[in-house]
Amino acid sequence: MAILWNSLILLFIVLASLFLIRVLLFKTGLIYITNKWWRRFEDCFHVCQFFKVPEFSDGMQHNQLYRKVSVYLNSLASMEDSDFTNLFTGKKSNEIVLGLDPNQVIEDDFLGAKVCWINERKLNRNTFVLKVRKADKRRILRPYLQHIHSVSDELDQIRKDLRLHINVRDDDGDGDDDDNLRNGRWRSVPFTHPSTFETIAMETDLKNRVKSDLESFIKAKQYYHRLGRVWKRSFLLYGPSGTGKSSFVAAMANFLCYDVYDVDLSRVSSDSDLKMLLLQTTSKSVIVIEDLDRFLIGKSSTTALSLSGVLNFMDGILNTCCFEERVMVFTMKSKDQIDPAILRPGRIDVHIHFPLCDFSAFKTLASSCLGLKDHKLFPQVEEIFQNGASLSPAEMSELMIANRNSPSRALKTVITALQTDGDGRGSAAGRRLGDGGSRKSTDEPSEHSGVLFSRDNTVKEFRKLYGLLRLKSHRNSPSFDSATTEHKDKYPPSDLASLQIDG
Ligand SMILES: Nc1ncnc2c1ncn2[C@@H]1O[C@H](COP(=O)(O)OP(=O)(O)OP(=O)(O)O)[C@@H](O)[C@H]1O
Ligand SMILES: [Mg+2]
Repeated sequence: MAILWNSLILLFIVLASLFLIRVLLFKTGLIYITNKWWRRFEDCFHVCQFFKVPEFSDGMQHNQLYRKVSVYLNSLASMEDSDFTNLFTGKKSNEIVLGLDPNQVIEDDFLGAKVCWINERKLNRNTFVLKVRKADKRRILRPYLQHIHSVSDELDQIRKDLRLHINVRDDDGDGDDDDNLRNGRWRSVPFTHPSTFETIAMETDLKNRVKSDLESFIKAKQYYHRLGRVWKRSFLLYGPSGTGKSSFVAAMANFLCYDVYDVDLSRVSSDSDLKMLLLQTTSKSVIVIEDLDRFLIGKSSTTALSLSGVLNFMDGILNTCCFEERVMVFTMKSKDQIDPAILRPGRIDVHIHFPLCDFSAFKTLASSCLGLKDHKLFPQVEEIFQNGASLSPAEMSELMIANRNSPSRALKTVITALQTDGDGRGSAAGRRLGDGGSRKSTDEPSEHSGVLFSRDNTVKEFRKLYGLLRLKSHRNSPSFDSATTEHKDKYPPSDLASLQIDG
């Protein structure tokens, strides 16, 4: 009995001691020193091999691999765990990046093998030295270097400043010879559109499907290659004005960290001109043609650009660098009058409908614009929606933003607008095709949500951009009410999630 008792006490003492050692090691950080010593001890039994990555070649040219290794190492979690690390501000003012100190050593794990990097600095020359165990070298060296390549490329892509490229006419000589801004027929400006998938009122499931579609597309290089297909994905965004199509394009570009090439067909003189524009786009870009229906339906004498020129462009077959990914996006008010051949799978892979607001979109906007999750007026709004009234998200969000200091007033304004302007709006959307005469002349001052806009061009552009012209004009437009039922049947609010992925 005494022996059993003594053994139990001994076991308890051993367990308590182990527990205390563990607490001591982790709480004081001694675990790191222990690991370091253990690793040195292990290294005594291994032959290691060293690979140098110098910053400059013998001809004093920059070694690209050095930069990639630097980007890769600075992103490692073990950088944060190292004894000391340099901190720098990044490109953005609130960004802080980590940087290795001279002669600092950093560890990394790859495929179960441990490797070390030493940031060697001798005679003012920087070199990264990779230390790999000989036993692991054959197995991991090549895949590890490839891994560094792809991770640093990804990081570069994420961190790069996006640009918006706009095509100009051949004869648009603006005397601007800055190569950063000019690329053949394209001119570019920084792309800083704040829209993201999170800021767009749309069914969450639909957003997630688009996101995963884009994600699987950008990872599918080998797949497209094997199929002998151009590595591109084409989206058609269609729906009435002010429903978020352009914002969605910006959200896609921000999500992918891709530049945007906005093709203005009215500035394209011929098929070969369009061909040239496509050839001058870079990989990892979103190529957009807005209001394609306007071109296809109204195509006449204004340009020598032919339908087959546009179809070839959509097919991307003219693209010499077709193994580089491109996302193409076309927007339309409606695809009713469009030849199905233009929309066939392969030419357009994903169709996304952008409807007018339904109650669910209203609630998303109320939450983002007014911070309202629920309100006593919500049932009333819901009832109005059930009676078929609707407004575009642009109109709805503008009313909310203008009254954001008083959520109740904002909701009352929305209710009034729905009752007076939104009756049957869901069905009337088709009338806006081609932006016919329903808009009020912009030569008079227009009032919207209590805000008085002046006449100058900047404001006109702003209002055009934000779809603000319609609210007032529809109030005054008798022609707007006609031919409504047909469209209502075609685009019921529940059609929000009509994502169709072909091919
Ligand atoms: N679904 C939405 N969610 C959040 N905001 C939206 C939505 N739709 C439109 N908006 C807001 O309305 C404004 C106009 O949207 P946008 O320009 O994207 O519409 P559009 O469909 O491209 O219109 P148009 O066909 O006239 O070009 C933007 O400020 C945008 O933020
Ligand atoms: Mg638009």
